[in-house]
Amino acid sequence: MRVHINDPLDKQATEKLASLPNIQLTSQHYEKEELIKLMPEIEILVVRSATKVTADIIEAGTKLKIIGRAGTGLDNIDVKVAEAKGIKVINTPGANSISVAELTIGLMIACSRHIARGTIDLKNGKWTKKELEGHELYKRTVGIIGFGNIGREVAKRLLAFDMNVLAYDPIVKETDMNVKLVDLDTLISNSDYITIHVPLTPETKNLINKDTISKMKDGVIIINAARGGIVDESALYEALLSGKIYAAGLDVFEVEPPTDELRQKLLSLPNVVATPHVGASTFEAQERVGMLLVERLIKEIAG
Ligand SMILES: NC(=O)C1=CN([C@@H]2O[C@H](COP(=O)(O)OP(=O)(O)OC[C@H]3O[C@@H](n4cnc5c(N)ncnc54)[C@H](O)[C@@H]3O)[C@@H](O)[C@H]2O)C=CC1
Ligand SMILES: O=C(O)C(=O)COP(=O)(O)O
Repeated sequence: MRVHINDPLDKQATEKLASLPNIQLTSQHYEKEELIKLMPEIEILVVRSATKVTADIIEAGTKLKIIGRAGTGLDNIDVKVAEAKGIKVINTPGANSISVAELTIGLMIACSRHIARGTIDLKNGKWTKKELEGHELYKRTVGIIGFGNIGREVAKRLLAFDMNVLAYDPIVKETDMNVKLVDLDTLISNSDYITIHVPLTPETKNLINKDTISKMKDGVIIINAARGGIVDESALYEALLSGKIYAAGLDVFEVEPPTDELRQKLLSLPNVVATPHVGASTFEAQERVGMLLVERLIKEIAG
């Protein structure tokens, strides 16, 4: 069976996959045109978020049986086209939640306490202490949009900071945590911090836009470690510039890498703290994700 890994997969997981009987394994990143050429040979394709598994890539996979996503989000895979062709799509939800939750807390504190700007200023020989007064998280209100695996891990940690935690999720009707489940409007208008943990779908595209931002508290802090495209980054830029939004912590962008003009303008703002989609990039999460994916692939192969 021909297996191709197109994005970095944990070493131990790769070795386990390679050790299976009758597996011919390749591991290398190909850009779209090269990958399309290779697809007719591949039975199992393994990706993370960097490879966009579009309809034409799937169509080229005449022997393709399984697409393995070493991670959670499936927005980079045309799942409808795959399933219509009888190709299984397998992911590893939950296996990277703690890493994303921890990064989210990091971004919240970095935005509140100017950690990135302080670092840059010091490295440039500037002592900007007077400009860098920030905010406590203590007793302030955080709104979590999407109360699934990651949203709940975030809540658990923020409760330890004594924050008032609100959450909105259309499928969650009760919780045993000290979290108030509210509707989206209530969350938007009452939160000092808003953190997003929903998948990117047609329904969540531009969920945070000019209109929703106008209903937020002045000086709100926004964190997006879910997906670019859930926040309208043009509206976000304007609101960060005007001061309506105090700061934003971004791990994801509608365009990745964010090299286009809008993203570069956004990143140039002093009140933006950003990381290059590293929410799941810890040794622990990658090992968990990789091993879980391999376990699931083995089950599928065994039928
Ligand atoms: N930055 C990174 O590296 C990572 C980002 N992610 C992103 O985080 C997302 C969430 O991951 P999990 O918590 O594991 O998924 P999950 O499926 O456990 O939770 C997502 C929740 O969002 C809710 N939801 C869906 N539409 C909604 C809406 N319109 N409004 C409010 N809630 C809505 C769902 O009901 C569900 O409870 C992933 O889909 C992925 O895009 C996930 C892992 C790593
Ligand atoms: O699991 C997810 O949804 C992620 O966004 C992680 O992406 P990555 O596997 O690190 O490219």
